[in-house]
Amino acid sequence: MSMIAAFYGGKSILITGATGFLGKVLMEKLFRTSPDLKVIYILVRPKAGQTLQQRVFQILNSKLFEKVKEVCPNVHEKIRAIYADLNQSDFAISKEDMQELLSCTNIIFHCAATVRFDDSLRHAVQLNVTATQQLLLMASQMPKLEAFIHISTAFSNCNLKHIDEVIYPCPVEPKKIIDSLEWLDDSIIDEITPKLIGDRPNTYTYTKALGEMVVQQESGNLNIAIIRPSIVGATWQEPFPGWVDNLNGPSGLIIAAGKGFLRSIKATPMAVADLIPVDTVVNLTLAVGWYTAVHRPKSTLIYHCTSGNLNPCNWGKMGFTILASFEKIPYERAFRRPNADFTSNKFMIQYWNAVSHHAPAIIYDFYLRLTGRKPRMTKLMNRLLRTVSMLEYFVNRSWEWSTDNTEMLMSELSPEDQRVFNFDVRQLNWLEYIENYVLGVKKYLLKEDMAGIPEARQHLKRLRNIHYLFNTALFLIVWRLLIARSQMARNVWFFIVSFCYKFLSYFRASSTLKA
Ligand SMILES: CCCCCCCCCCCCCCCCCCCCCCCCCCCCCC(=O)SCCNC(=O)CCNC(=O)[C@H](O)C(C)(C)COP(=O)(O)OP(=O)(O)OC[C@H]1O[C@@H](n2cnc3c(N)ncnc32)[C@H](O)[C@@H]1OP(=O)(O)O
Ligand SMILES: NC(=O)C1=CN([C@@H]2O[C@H](COP(=O)(O)OP(=O)(O)OC[C@H]3O[C@@H](n4cnc5c(N)ncnc54)[C@H](OP(=O)(O)O)[C@@H]3O)[C@@H](O)[C@H]2O)C=CC1
Repeated sequence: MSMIAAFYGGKSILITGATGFLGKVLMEKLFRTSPDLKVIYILVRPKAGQTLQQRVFQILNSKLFEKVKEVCPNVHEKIRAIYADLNQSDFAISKEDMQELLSCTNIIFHCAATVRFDDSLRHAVQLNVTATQQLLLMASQMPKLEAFIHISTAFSNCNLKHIDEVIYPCPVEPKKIIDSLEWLDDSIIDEITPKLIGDRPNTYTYTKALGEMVVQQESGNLNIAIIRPSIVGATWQEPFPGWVDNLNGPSGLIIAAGKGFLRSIKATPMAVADLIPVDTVVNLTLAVGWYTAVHRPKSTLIYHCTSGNLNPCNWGKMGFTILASFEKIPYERAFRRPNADFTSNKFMIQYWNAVSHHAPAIIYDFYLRLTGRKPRMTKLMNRLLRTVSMLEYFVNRSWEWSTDNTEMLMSELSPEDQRVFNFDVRQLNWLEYIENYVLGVKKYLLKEDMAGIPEARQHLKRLRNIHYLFNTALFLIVWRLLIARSQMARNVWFFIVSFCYKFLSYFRASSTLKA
């Protein structure tokens, strides 16, 4: 019997960010392994014209929750969606709901965050810092609370090369930032943002670091732990391999590469690609929840959920494997054949951007115009390149994260728990994982039918022929122009032609002699 699964039995669990990528997988695993849990409270806001109930209904009826329904048929009754907006004071939770949360909650998993790299400092602080502060205040009023698990990111200290499982202070106190954002004008905030974030690449990593400081400062008597995952990717094993439902991290770039839009990227092939499957993060999170509540460590423990030091894979290998997977699992209606270059040279990247991205987009838009349609490729390409430029920071550096606490926790688990809540990334086979990832992107993100694979392959063959034809035509045109204008080009051309002629004559003569 799994001790961790038994621990969550009968518990009332509060999850923020349950509608997000990580939150959904966390809920799924909780219901599947501890179907006798009492209730999961989720803080949800209406979104995209959907009510809370519609959002929950959609999640529970998705492919991800198919197995849950078998082991926990009354899952609908065990999930309690509470209207909440983490940007509002008291999260805009009604008095009755707040009362219920305060009196019943046993465990909190705080996953909600803005993960956008381009968010304004004001919004990122509001969600990643102030909301965390408010949630801690709520937690301090919960008499039955056993553990508060805060999800941060391994990149909260990406300004350092070696990162230990400790909280590093930021130069400006989070409270001072929160206070000053209240009265500062947006334009002034935009001006001071680069100075505040310093050598971090974006407001996301900076505000996640501030969030950790807030957790440390406001922990009081609470039992708290912080989990720092690196780049969270599709599921490795559970509930099935390759599940992914958003474009964050590599997923969007895998689509862009598979559809032939993205053909070069400024990346360092030898830099470590610290990807971590989402189910691994969830398993560690649940194990940490159990350990923090049962063993009550004296201080706030931080757990790095990374792959680099135990089972490293670099961007070169990852890119190469992704590319090889497209041979087996082609995506439908590709713009060009997937093929790409990793380069760390800034002149080469400019060249490849011009040749592989801008030129085909301009040519395609010209074709759309000619055929009376609205040009759109240049705009799309510019947006893609903007996205790529924001991710470049992370594919051109390597970090070392120590994982002592994570390894300590692994050794504390029973063999059964090590199996059911496996977070040992040493067992991960990258080739298999990446292939499943590429397949998962096709099935769950692009929602493409596997029956369309032969047609997708045919389409890629046609694109290859067009590519050869285009290149040959281009070569002949350039060469013709050169011959017309340059004596040297003409000389070279006559030399090549006479060489070929002699070569052929020699072979014809020798084969006649043999006969
Ligand atoms: C030895 C040598 C061997 C060489 C071998 C050569 C072979 C080479 C083969 C190469 C193949 C190429 C494979 C490519 C893949 C491999 C490389 C992968 C690199 C992955 C890098 C990931 C790094 C992530 C680092 C994360 C670190 C921190 C982790 C965290 O803690 S948080 C989670 C991460 N957060 C995010 O990822 C959020 C990022 N997104 C944003 O901030 C925003 O979305 C935005 C990018 C700023 C865009 O904002 P917009 O306002 O423009 O609008 P919107 O958000 O609505 O999106 C606009 C359109 O862009 C699409 N889109 C969104 N995100 C992505 C994405 N990640 N990738 C691609 N596209 C994305 C979105 O769908 C919109 O599209 P539209 O609707 O059509 O306009
Ligand atoms: N994805 C990754 O690569 C990594 C993620 N992390 C961390 O993991 C955690 C989860 O990330 P992930 O699941 O990927 O992110 P998602 O963007 O998928 O999910 C974010 C969640 O936060 C919720 N949320 C955002 N704003 C509000 C708001 N104002 N009120 C209520 N809820 C809100 C979202 O709700 P809604 O659906 O309504 O928008 C959603 O449920 C975050 O803390 C992130 O920093 C750490 C490392 C890597």
